[in-house]
Amino acid sequence: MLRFEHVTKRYPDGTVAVDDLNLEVAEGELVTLVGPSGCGKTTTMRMVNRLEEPTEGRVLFDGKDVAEHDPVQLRRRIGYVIQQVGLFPHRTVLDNTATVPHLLGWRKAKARQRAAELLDLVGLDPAVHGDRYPNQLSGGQRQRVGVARALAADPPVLLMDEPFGAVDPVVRERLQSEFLRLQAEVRKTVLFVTHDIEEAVRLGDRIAVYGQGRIEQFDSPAAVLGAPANDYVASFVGSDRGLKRLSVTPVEKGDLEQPPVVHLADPMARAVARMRAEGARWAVVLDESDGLHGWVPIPEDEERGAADASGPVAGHARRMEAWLPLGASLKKAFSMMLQYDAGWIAVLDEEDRFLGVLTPSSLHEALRRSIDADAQDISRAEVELDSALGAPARTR
Ligand SMILES: Nc1ncnc2c1ncn2[C@@H]1O[C@H](COP(=O)(O)OP(=O)(O)OP(=O)(O)O)[C@@H](O)[C@H]1O
Repeated sequence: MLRFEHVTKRYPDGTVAVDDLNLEVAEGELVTLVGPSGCGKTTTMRMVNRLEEPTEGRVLFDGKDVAEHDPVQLRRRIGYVIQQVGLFPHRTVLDNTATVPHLLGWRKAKARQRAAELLDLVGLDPAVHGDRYPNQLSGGQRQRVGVARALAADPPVLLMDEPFGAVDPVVRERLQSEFLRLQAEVRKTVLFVTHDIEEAVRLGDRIAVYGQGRIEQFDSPAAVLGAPANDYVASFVGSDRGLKRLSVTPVEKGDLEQPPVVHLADPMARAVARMRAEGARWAVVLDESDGLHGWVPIPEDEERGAADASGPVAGHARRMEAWLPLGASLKKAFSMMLQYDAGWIAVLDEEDRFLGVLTPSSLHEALRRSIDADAQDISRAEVELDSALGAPARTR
């Protein structure tokens, strides 16, 4: 969808902001450009919508050189979100959002309806916020309007330049999650600039790590964290990249442990016998529709024969409300364990059925699994390269 071919940008004062850049963004892909200040990220992005022109090379949009597109037409097909948002202060939120549809000559009612739908999509109630002015919104709300406005004419491509840079970390994380949800729905081709590696890793399908005007590594978040291409990338992603990796590794079925499972209505004595038989000190408790209720321990004095194991499990069970959907990140699992001071977290499928539990040791194994899988990918790539070059394939 977007393709940079040997693109160089030299500003009139001689600064080489982008140096022989090659980069391709597939349709529906979200690529993050990450790197230190001044490394050429913004310049890269501005060459897509022709706010800058390359000195050498070309940028293709849908197979055609952007230089051959009329800039105004081009910008209507490319949504642009920037940190300063740039909302018109004297126009309402609804009118701001409808800017591009207005420019495109849509009927007023249709443009406003579209704007209202988009505000809704980015989590703002048009009935509450639509008639407000930008200065009556919080920073996070303004950023949401910026995103809604960029999406208003349904452009296939979105350019986002540090769109969540100006808000505090908590709001920022919320905006990122909302944006991921939105992107799953609208599947735009997105080029997203950030200087924050955490943000790049969290949002990107692929990450381009910039050095000075050049890409040092272009790969999946897991590969950038697991196998940095060189010392520069390794130091940029940081020595805590093992920790960052937690945020890009999903919980899979094979990671889960299977404690005994009992139901609220089961007799407690039978539940205790089950736990004993399985050598467990506690069991997961499900309700009548197999939803998670909580857990039940072996009664404390049971081993001495004095404890009460009468009646149904319901009379002994404790609530456990922390759970995760399958596919959530290991980071989320870890932070939930800390938040609830829990030794395990239940994992549920899309229909909220109990699948198993994640414990600190299964979490550790899951992390190892992902690192090993990458190591194998890398050696496989080496083997393929060797055979392509005619060298005998390595045996391991
Ligand atoms: N109009 C210009 N004239 C001359 N030099 C420029 C111009 N715009 C940018 N530069 C320089 O080009 C280099 C790349 O700038 P660019 O804004 O693309 O970097 P960036 O990675 O987006 O940085 P930041 O994260 O700080 O926004 C910098 O050295 C900058 O000073």
